[in-house]
Amino acid sequence: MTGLSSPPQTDRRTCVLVCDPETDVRNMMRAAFARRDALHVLEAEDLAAAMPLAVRCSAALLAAEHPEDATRRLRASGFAGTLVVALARGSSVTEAVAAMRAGADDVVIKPIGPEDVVDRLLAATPARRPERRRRDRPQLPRNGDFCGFLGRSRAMQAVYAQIERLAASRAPVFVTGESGTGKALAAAALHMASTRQQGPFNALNCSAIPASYMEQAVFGLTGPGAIERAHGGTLLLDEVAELNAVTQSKLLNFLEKGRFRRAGETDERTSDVRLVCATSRDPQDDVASGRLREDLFYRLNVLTLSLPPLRERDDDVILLAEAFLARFAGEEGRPISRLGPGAADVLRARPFRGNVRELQNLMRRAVILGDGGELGPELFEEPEPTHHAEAPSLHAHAMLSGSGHGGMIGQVEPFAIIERRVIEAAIAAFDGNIPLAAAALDLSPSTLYRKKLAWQERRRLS
Ligand SMILES: Nc1ncnc2c1ncn2[C@@H]1O[C@H](COP(=O)(O)OP(=O)(O)OP(=O)(O)O)[C@@H](O)[C@H]1O
Repeated sequence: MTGLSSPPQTDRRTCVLVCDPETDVRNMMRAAFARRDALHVLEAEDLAAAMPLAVRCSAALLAAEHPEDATRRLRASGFAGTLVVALARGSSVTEAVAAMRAGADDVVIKPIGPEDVVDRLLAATPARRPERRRRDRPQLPRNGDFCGFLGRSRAMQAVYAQIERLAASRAPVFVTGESGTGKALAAAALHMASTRQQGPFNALNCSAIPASYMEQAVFGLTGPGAIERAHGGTLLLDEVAELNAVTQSKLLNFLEKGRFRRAGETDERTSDVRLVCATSRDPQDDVASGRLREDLFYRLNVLTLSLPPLRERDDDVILLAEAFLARFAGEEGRPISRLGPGAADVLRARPFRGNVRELQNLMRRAVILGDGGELGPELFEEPEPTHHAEAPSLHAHAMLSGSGHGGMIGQVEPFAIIERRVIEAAIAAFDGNIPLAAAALDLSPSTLYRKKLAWQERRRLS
């Protein structure tokens, strides 16, 4: 859940993020910051909601069930400010060390002393007493930084203008674009540019929710679901076509009547929420394949926003590369200040199928691996494609009929086993960092999360 106490202008020095599932903790922290009249507080109740907001903040308090993983993911999403991680009561020193290794600047154990946490965050935050802003709506610059977006290409100028136009409406927005183009960021920008900016911003990655939990996650069971928690604000349903049939049907009903029931309840409830849906596939294909209900699609597809792939954004690739270089050099403490001769040309020539996420990961890697004060072109060259597997031969086909053991059928391994091995090796190679592993595999992180959940579910059922 996100509340914004003042317009989210470009000055990230004045914003601090409080991410905690407990409303009491968020309230307590907001009150503590208010007592000092210090900084604007953005709130998120989970990591999914926190990620798109983090780039707008200079400091964050993060409480999560898996602190090490959450810290890593927040850092991988581009958050470079001061980060204090709140660990659960009874956490071990090992967990504290793991969170610090993953990128936390400081660790506190719950229950936390709010004044102490404010002191720790303010100590490392550049703007302690920001000017109070007078405008009610954020000023939306045409160049450079727009609600967390970087880029001044014509294609992105059109996106900013479209966000401004759509922000004024309450109608649902359908955001499309390839993986890594900034769809989640666009949903947060739509919220921040709207009159709902004081209300919560909630994000749900539908592809990461187990099917048995979907209805409850969206509509609630004994407590509120995402729709209720986003009352007065905006709800992003990421990869909406992954919702199961029951949840799609309830969502359609909610859009038509404005009312819904929590799972297993008979009482109807209402929620004043603006829906933003996103997908990295062509929604028409999902409708054609029956994955996404056609009637629901037309209800959701009232307003549309399309994020261009990075290869269509002129020289934004260099602007973004330089911004990421500066951010990661600061974060990693590396004395690197610029791209070396020839590096920009190599970057321009790359296809960036993973778009901004891929560029972001590439720059972090280059900053870590680079020597000297500038990054040479060799750091950005695409690796030669490797051909591990021979094309299936007649012999291999013949072996398929042979008896197998250990998942093998003759000499041929089922694809699912190979796939799992490759994915697990990539996750291990990146020290458990799923966004980085996904970028290296040229897949979206949500695909990896979905596969991991499916493996867990299978193990649970076997
Ligand atoms: N124009 C931009 N300027 C700065 N950072 C950006 C921009 N676009 C995307 N990013 C960053 O790139 C990463 C990927 O963005 P985001 O998660 O919004 O993409 P997405 O399209 O929702 O991806 P997916 O479909 O895989 O979920 C995030 O860390 C985001 O902050």
